[in-house]
Amino acid sequence: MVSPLWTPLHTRLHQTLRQRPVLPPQQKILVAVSGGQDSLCLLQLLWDLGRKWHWELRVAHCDHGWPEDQGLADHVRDWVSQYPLPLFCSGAVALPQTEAAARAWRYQVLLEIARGEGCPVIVTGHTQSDRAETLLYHLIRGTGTTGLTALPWQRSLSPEVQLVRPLLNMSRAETGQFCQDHHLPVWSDPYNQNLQYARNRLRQEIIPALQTHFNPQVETALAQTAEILQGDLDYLEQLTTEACKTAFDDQLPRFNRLPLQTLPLALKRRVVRRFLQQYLPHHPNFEQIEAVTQLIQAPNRSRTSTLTGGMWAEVDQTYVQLTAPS
Ligand SMILES: Nc1ncnc2c1ncn2[C@@H]1O[C@H](COP(=O)(O)OP(=O)(O)OP(=O)(O)O)[C@@H](O)[C@H]1O
Repeated sequence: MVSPLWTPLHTRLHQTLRQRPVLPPQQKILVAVSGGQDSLCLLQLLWDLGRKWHWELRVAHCDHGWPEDQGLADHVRDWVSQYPLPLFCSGAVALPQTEAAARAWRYQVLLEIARGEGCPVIVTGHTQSDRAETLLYHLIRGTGTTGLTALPWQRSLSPEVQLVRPLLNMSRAETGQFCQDHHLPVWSDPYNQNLQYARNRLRQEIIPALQTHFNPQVETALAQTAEILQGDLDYLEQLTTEACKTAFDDQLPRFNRLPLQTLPLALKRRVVRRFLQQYLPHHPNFEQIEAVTQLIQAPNRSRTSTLTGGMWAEVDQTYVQLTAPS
């Protein structure tokens, strides 16, 4: 199974992992393999690089049980059995009804396998192309900075398990070419052709149009934007955490507005968003955050209109407090 070819993608991944220590040597790693080109490429690259990094690899495949996936689990099992690696195949008991339900189930299953195997890391085959599409999708739908960061290299799935995406600086075209060159048996998913799904339309029509008419490197440009925004966001989140520590009250649904008054608007909004996230039953929207942010500088006794469930926010001297109907 050791690939006879050492390609530029091997070198790129090796260098990436030296710069970003997300997969240290000897690490136990659970590789999530869907059967598509990105995760087959990921598995082969990790297997080949494993000679240098000495990882302990395990493979997981989640079988949604959807009719259009018939034969996929066997296909993955046949292929992966050629690597001397443990493979875990999990089948859904109840068919997930939506993509979002399928994703939630998948991550739950992957997390359980990782915990059972003592793997602190799960890796997926998300690429630069996925990152570009996610950024564009969020931009079109409207989002704050958090939505624009789109698919970070690493995020926590639980306190003990990290999700790592090592292929974020490779395009789908590159993983496709790699699979061809290495004769990897890519499963072609009919779902990917269905233009009813916004994601597929972006991938099949919008990105190619942007490449043709605006920028042939649009995927790289968008993915780099996401990368820059991620750095900015990490910094803002750190400042927000510090501001929340000085302003929030441990006991009561209120915050001290005095230390916030001299902060830039971007931080005021973030502090207010975190505050409302603690107390509102759903994610606060733009208008709610703006209304409460204005109270930071407003005269005493100013108040918002009803935020949700009869709840409002009001200025009480140095505090902004949330009040619920009794
Ligand atoms: N059925 C599966 N079994 C195991 N891993 C999977 C499965 N489906 C997807 N993955 C993993 O997730 C990666 C991304 O797949 P895909 O783009 O189809 O999912 P997605 O739902 O868009 O992901 P996300 O919600 O995390 O952005 C794959 O490269 C693979 O590593």
